[in-house]
Amino acid sequence: MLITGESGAGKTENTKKVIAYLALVGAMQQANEKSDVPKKRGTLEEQIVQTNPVLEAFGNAKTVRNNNSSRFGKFIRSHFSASGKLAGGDIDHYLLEKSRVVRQAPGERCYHIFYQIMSGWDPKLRDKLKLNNDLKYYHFCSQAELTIDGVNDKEEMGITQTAFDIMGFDEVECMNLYKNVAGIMHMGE
Ligand SMILES: Nc1ncnc2c1ncn2[C@@H]1O[C@H](COP(=O)(O)OP(=O)(O)OP(=O)(O)O)[C@@H](O)[C@H]1O
Repeated sequence: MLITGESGAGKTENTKKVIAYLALVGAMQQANEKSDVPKKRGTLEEQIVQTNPVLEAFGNAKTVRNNNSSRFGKFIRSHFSASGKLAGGDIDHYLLEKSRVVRQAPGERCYHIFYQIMSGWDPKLRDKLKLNNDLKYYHFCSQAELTIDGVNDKEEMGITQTAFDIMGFDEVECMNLYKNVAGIMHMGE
């Protein structure tokens, strides 16, 4: 399936529906099979669906045209066995808008993850990353909008962290990613 269109057309939302559908259909083929998946980590279908919050946190941003605009392209492959059982998946990404990391136009934001980390969802996270509490202190992510109408960055951070958990990222792996984000914010100063 090729999902294409101008910004705001609905590519991201409808891609999510396609993936959720394929995961559901793939899961039906294995409903009676026993799962040996550890508790915190989700099933394969859950993991595939949960790639979205993570990709959106790191690759989507508010633009003047779309509050959740994907700033990269992706090629998603779902693998099925001969019996129709979902067997895996992979995602290629390309053309991430890197300039947004250091500069935002009026009415826009940097990538969601910066604001999620600063949201105070985990009260100790900012301390661990040596970040102060004031987003405005960090030039790289405070040149234009700081919030999005109708979006709670604290809640979104919870959704991102849950997605990492379901996909099987451990605490150290998550912290390493957050450290990279914080490192960029520190570099801007
Ligand atoms: N199927 C849908 N049902 C309801 N609302 C939708 C649907 N598709 C899109 N929208 C609305 O349109 C907005 C923009 O959609 P979406 O983010 O999917 O666009 P896009 O084509 O991926 O844009 P971009 O290229 O900027 O990433 C969504 O936030 C949502 O409000």
